[in-house]
Amino acid sequence: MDALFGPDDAARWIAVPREGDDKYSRGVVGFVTGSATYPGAAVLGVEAAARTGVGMIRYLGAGRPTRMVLQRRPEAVTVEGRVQAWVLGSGQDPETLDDAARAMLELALGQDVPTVLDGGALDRRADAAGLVLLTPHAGELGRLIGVDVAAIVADPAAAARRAAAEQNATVLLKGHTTHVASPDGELLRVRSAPSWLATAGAGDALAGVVGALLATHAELLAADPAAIAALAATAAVLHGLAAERASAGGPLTILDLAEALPRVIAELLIGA
Ligand SMILES: NC(=O)C1=CN([C@@H]2O[C@H](COP(=O)(O)OP(=O)(O)OC[C@H]3O[C@@H](n4cnc5c(N)ncnc54)[C@H](OP(=O)(O)O)[C@@H]3O)[C@@H](O)[C@H]2O)[C@@H](O)CC1
Ligand SMILES: Nc1ncnc2c1ncn2[C@@H]1O[C@H](COP(=O)(O)OP(=O)(O)O)[C@@H](O)[C@H]1O
Repeated sequence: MDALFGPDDAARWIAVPREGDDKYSRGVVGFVTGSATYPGAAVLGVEAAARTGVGMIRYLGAGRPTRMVLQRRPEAVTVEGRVQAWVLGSGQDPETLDDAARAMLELALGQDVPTVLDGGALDRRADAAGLVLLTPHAGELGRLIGVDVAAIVADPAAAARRAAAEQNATVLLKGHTTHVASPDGELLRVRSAPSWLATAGAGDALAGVVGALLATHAELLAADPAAIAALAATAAVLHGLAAERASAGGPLTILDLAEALPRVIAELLIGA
């Protein structure tokens, strides 16, 4: 199957809190992202998850990114504990990662919860105990499957499908149009966001959006793991609509995109 996935589809994949909910029943997303080298990636992922809506965010990392995350989002909890989904690797270079973050990464990989592998954790699929979503851009996917980036750009759908089959994981290939491929060959396409979105940090925010969606659908994913593809595509839709709103035809910053997320989600729910 090869299908377009749009706002009407995305509206069905947003978990609306109910009267009986508390922060834990809504779901907790954990981040092991960012580093002394790229602390901003940690801030952007956490910010985007907070604006997508989730019961709680745990951030586990080195001192500098932790301080920056807390400065931007005092709601984040920086102690270990149970989570319903992980976001790993954005803004991390395995070569230079400090020991504390490395230990957190190993701890997270060992847990059987839905896990987003991004940036420096893209090659850790074999070590991940949970259901995995990989979120590469074309260059990263090229390195992962040993294919020239030009071939990926020429046929992103085929590349995403090949990677999903080889890695036995769902793959969200970023780009002008986003392609989400499942290991069984199913493909969802999310129409292009404004090209103003081609700016540093956009992918770090996308990882945060999808992390929040996975954590808030933990029970559903346990019953139906294949739903991870629709949740990944939903993240791309929300990210694209928020980019459109933040851009309004001109340039955008990633914090503007994150700020636009709550209204985008509210409007999708009202229209659903
Ligand atoms: N705020 C933050 O914290 C942010 C943190 N981020 C984090 O950074 C990490 C790495 O992510 P990434 O996408 O840069 O990785 P990657 O595919 O290895 O790219 C390297 C390739 O780019 C190329 N290149 C570089 N400069 C170029 C130029 N001027 N013009 C043209 N080409 C140029 C370079 O080519 P070369 O110079 O070698 O020819 C090389 O091939 C990742 O963890 C991510 O999360 C980012 O999300 C950004 C915001
Ligand atoms: N030309 C483009 N048009 C629309 N969206 C784009 C374009 N280029 C990149 N994007 C989107 O921007 C984001 C870039 O992610 P990524 O390359 O990982 O950035 P970073 O590593 O800087 O955070 C992805 O969501 C991708 O789909």
